[in-house]
Formats: sequence, C-alpha cells, structure tokens
Amino acid sequence: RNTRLLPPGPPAHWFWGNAMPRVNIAHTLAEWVNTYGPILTLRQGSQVIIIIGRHQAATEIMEKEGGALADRPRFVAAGEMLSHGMRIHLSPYGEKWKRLRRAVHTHFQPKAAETYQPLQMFNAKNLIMDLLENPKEHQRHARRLAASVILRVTYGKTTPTATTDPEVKQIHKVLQNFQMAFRPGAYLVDRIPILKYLPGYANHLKRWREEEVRLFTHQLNRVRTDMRGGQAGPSFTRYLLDSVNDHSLCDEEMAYLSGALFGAGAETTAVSITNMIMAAACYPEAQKKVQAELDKVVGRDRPPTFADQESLPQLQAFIEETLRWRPILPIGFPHRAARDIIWGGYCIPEGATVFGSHWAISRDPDTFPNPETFDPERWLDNGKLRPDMSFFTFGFGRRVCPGQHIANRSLYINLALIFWSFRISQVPSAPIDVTAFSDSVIASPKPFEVNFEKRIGEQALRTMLEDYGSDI
Ligand code: HEM
Repeated sequence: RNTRLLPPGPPAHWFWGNAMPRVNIAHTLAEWVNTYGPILTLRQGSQVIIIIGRHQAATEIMEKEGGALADRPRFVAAGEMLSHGMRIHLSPYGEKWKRLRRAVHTHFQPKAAETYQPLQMFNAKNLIMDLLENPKEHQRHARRLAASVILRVTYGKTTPTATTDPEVKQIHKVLQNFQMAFRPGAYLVDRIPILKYLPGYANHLKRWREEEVRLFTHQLNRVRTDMRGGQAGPSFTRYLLDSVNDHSLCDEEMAYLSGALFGAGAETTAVSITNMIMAAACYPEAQKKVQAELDKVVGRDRPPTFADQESLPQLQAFIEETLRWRPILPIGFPHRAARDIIWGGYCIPEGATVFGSHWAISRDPDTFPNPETFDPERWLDNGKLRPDMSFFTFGFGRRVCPGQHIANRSLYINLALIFWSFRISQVPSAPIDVTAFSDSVIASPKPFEVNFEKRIGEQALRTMLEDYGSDI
C-alpha cells in the first residue's frame, strides 16, 4: 500500500538504491525536486528517504506534523558506537531526549539568552580588533569568535580561546571525529547493523569515544571544581550542575550535552558570519542600504547595540537573505517518520528518513521569486520586516535548533558592528569565487580576498569600543 503511494523519485538500483554524488548533494537534490515535485523518494538499500524541497510542503509536513517527525533515524556508527546514545542531535525521540532537550531549552530560551548579550558584544568588539589587525584572516577570526562565545556560554571558560589554544584544538579534533563518523555512507554498519558486534570492526570508533569521554568529563569536572572554589562564572554547565535535581541528568549525560553544544554552535555561527561578509563584498548596493540605515539610526558617534535591533530592519533583512541564499545546513538534518504521514495524495511511510532540504527550499521560486538573486528587499514591506516570510535556517518542528536565540543575537551584533565599522569590498585582482560557497557547509569554505575599508577613524573606533560589552 505504502509503496504505491510513495512520492515519485529518480530511478534506483534494486539493491543499492540511488547513487548519490560525492559533492554538492544539496544541488542534486534541488534538481530532483525541480524534476519530480515538492516531495520525492530516494532509497539507500531498503531504507526509504523522503526529501521535502518546497516551502509549503515543509510547513505542512515538517511543522504541522512535527509530532510524527520528532524522532531521528538510527545512526549506528556515530550515534551508537561512538556516542553510546548520548548526543542530543542523534538521540531518538523518547524520555531521555526530552530530559536533554528540556535542560537546553530552559537555559537558551529568549529571556535566558538575553543574559549573554554583554558577552556577545565583548566578543564582537574583539572581532573588530582582530579585523583591524589582520583583515586577510577574517575567516579565522570568525571561527575564533564563535568558538570563544560558545565555550564561554557552555563552560564559562576564562582562558583566551584562540583557535591555537590546546583545549580548543582538542575540541575541534573530537568534533572532526564525529563528523567523519556521521558522514553518510562512511560506515557499512549503518546499512548492516549486525556488523556492530563483529570483533575488531571499526575499532578506532572505540578510541575516538574514549577521547571524547575524557575531554567532556574533564570539562564538566573543571566547572564543578571552579564552583566549589567559588570561581565559576555563569555558564550552561554550571546551570546543569546547579539544577541537577530538576532535570535528572547523570554525569555522562551532562558532560555530553555540554560537549555537544560546541559542535552545534561553533562552526554554524562562524560560517554564517563569513557568508555575510561574502554577501557584503558581492553585493555593494545591498551593503550600502544597511550602512545608510546604520548612519540614520545609530550615527557614527556611538557603536550599535542590542537596543537598536528593532530599528534596523534593513540589517535584519540582509541577515535573513544571507541565511536563505547560503543555507548553513544545505541538505538539512534527518528526521524519522514515527507513523504514516499522508500529504498531497502521497504517503510518507512509518520508518522513512525525512529531510527538509534547506537548499532546495531556499530555491523555491513560489516563495522566493528569482531565488538565485541576493535580494534583502524580499524580506521587507514598506521598510518593515514582513511577518509572512520565513525560512527554516534552524530546522523544523520539535527538533528545531534550541540555540537559535543565542545564534541570532550573535549574528545581529557582529554584523551590526562590522557594517558600522567597515565598508567591505572585493579585492579587484582576486575576485570572490562565489561557487566555492555554493555547498556552504560546516567544512570551511575556500578563502576569498576581501577588503575592509574603515568607515570610522581607527583611533575613534578603538576609543568608542573600549567599554563595549563585558566578559561577564
Ligand atoms: C547560525 C547558527 C546555527 C544554525 C544555522 C543552527 C542550525 C541547526 C539545525 C538546522 C538543527 C537541526 C534541526 C532539525 O533537526 O530540523 C540544529 C540542531 C541543534 N542545534 Fe543549532 N544551529 C546554530 C547554532 C546553535 C547554537 C549556538 C547552539 C547551542 C547553544 C545550537 C544547538 C543545537 C542543538 C543542541 C541541536 C539539536 C536539537 C535536537 O536534536 O533536539 N545550535 N541547529
């Protein structure tokens, strides 16, 4: 019954299923959506995969049927062998996920996220100082900024968090291991789960697991020790340890939950900022409008703050458009259908893996006419942000990103300060390779040459930013 009602899709090999390209998967999915319709079926072996590639279908399926899609598919290598079911992202829907999610949600809901604003301003100022010193390294600075904020938010870590900091390097290494284990098709065990019990199979996953357990436990214990000594600043981990009776998480769950936040929040934020710098360099007219708005609302005698956010719709539209134009998770994150879902005469069968494909949705011509055009104006009506426009930057339904309020604040304050301080342009001899970003992902994109011309005199800028934000 279900097979007859499956959405259409490209022909698949009877045993292997659909061949997937090695790169630019998101683009291939978008082409298939153009050919087969808003939702399509793929197969990997016997696994049915449903791709949702249009805005309306995503709203009606991923959002309205959110309850049926709160589950994740099984990840044997990354979720079971490496993480022993501890990573919130991969955790199946159930009692444990609810406990983990509640803890994150409570700490990062909008009101609570506000308490980190002074810290975000302080780090945004540091990014400006880094750009003044060495503008060519802007991508590295964005990574350092994002790592610094997330480590401070998660652990209250007070040591300088340069990307060369040994602890940051170790955290990156653990994240890289995870990304390797999570890569689609990387491990046969994801197709043949019984291999998990084969002695000697993928032994390195055991070694990687020991490394991450050691690191995450060490971080948790350090906060615990700081708390005993009365030296722990506010942080997510401190909150977990303080309210252990409310959320009933054991030590390993707390250690992994904090550890997971770095993976979730660091590269995503860094790549978003880099994409915005690239968009500014590629589209000077759009940048000019944001700067005219900053000049009118803020002026050049004081830096922008969070209090200005509501009065800067042009800047907000620029951010929204960049997040649509270069989605941070182009393929999306997998969900699992817990029951049959009927939509448009098709059936998404129970057990199917379902992706809301961010890239394909971002190219939906009905919602975003001329989707390849970078046009912040599409988000505005009479100079105000349109309430009827949305994109799914932070995912879908019950699994929507719980860090979105922190992330949005980071993007706003950094972009406001960058645009207020600099005019960004391409270096004529080395034009930006926009295609290098077309698969914009967690992996770092190819470098491109950008010029940061000061809009505010350097000394005046340094003086005005002296007391900007606080390191809590
Ligand atoms: C621009 C920055 C960010 C982007 C674009 C982003 C995007 C996403 C997306 C698309 C998902 C998957 C949603 C789904 O399954 O449909 C997700 C999940 C998640 N994000 Fe973010 N995120 C960002 C920053 C952050 C930050 C700063 C944090 C932590 C403070 C965070 C924590 C998480 C967690 C814990 C999950 C897993 C939720 C679950 O499975 O229940 N993210 N994020």
